[in-house]
Amino acid sequence: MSSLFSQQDQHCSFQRIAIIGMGLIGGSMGMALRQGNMATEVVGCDRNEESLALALTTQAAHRVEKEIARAVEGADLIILATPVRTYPKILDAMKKHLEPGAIVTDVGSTKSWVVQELESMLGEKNPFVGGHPMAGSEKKGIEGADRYLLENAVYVLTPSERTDRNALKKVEKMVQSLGARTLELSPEEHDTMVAMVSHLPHMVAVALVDTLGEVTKTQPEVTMLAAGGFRDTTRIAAGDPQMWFDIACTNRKHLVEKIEHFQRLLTQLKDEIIACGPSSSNVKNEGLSQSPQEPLKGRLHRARELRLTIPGKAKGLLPGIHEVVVTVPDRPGMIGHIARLLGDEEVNIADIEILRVREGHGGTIRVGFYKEEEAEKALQILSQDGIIVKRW
Ligand SMILES: NC(=O)c1ccc[n+]([C@@H]2O[C@H](COP(=O)([O-])OP(=O)(O)OC[C@H]3O[C@@H](n4cnc5c(N)ncnc54)[C@H](O)[C@@H]3O)[C@@H](O)[C@H]2O)c1
Ligand SMILES: O=C(O)C(=O)C[C@]1(C(=O)O)C=C[C@@H](O)C=C1
Repeated sequence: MSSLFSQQDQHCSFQRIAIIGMGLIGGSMGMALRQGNMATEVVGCDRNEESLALALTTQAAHRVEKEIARAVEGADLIILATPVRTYPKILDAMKKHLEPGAIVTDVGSTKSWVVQELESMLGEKNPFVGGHPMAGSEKKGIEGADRYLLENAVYVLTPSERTDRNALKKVEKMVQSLGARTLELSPEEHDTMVAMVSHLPHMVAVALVDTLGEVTKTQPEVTMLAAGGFRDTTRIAAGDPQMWFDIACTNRKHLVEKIEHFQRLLTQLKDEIIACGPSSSNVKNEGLSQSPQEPLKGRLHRARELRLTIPGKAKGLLPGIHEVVVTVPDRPGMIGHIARLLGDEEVNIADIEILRVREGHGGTIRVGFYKEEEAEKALQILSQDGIIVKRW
């Protein structure tokens, strides 16, 4: 595994990039590629006509086509951005119409099956480079697309032994033009890692929601009590069922392994909870080296410590973003004001996010910087302007 995140390089362009699937990811990439001048022409293709119309109005493509064959004509880069199990059919429809040497890449959430299928379908005439942006949302369709969705995100590329190195370089440059950071992993490494950090969490969220569904049959009011905890842990369960079905089917082995691992931990956790029963706080440590509460306490402490080391709201596995949190009054132009103060002093904002909005009272904004010195300088500049700001 290469753990080096590559630097951004804008000096690459394609003649024509065709994106198949103008949804959340395809639409977001189209916007960034078109507006970032990565290609002379970006062609959007989707089976859904409303998505195609939106692709034009949101400038996610210069031109749109419903027919796959027409979309890929003359393209030197084709990006597949549909649910992964649709790829073989799409490839069938485009294969005869691909320019020799045109590069095919994808954004699918699983890689071993995809790389194997696509490489064998494409043969020698067209290189394939597997890819997966580690950013997204539970929203579906181009309605949820965002030109900056992949900015600062980790974007995994999964070359195999057959991958053409030139094609890999070109795709890498295209990805970096989105503001994303490339990370090379083998398809297998990718699949086992994302099973842990993306696919297992999704299935756990689904199980939580499903459990709620069963409980509400006898206690319908329980949903009213769902506050941040339930909402935070289950947001992703609202994701597209087709996409997640395809992910589960094509990363079955690793996902099942991670579910089994999780089941073992959940059983241990259950046993620890049973052991610390209501009377245990009064139980003396009679000859026991460890009180019955210790394993549970230890686990809660370990989890808290580990969770706190995961970079705040960074997309994917960013190598450290240095952050400040700003509390601002509810006044128009506050974000612009903050950005201007920092810009005037040449402090570059790497990431910005509204954490909370309190109607009529203002809100809390997280601002991220690449360097520790920049975060410290921002703290100074903003506090000198009377803004409430602290390191996070
Ligand atoms: N949603 C995420 O968070 C996320 C993140 C990273 C990668 N991905 C991957 O990106 C891919 C797309 O996901 P998305 O979230 O953008 O989905 P989406 O549902 O928002 O978009 C998919 C688009 O593909 C179109 N489409 C589906 N089948 C088609 C076909 N046969 N021909 C033409 N168009 C077709 C749909 O009409 C839709 O517009 C998936 O492979 C997914 O695994 C998703
Ligand atoms: O919903 C989000 O915030 C996501 O980033 C979605 C998410 C993830 O699990 O992290 C989901 C699937 C993709 O393949 C990549 C990203």
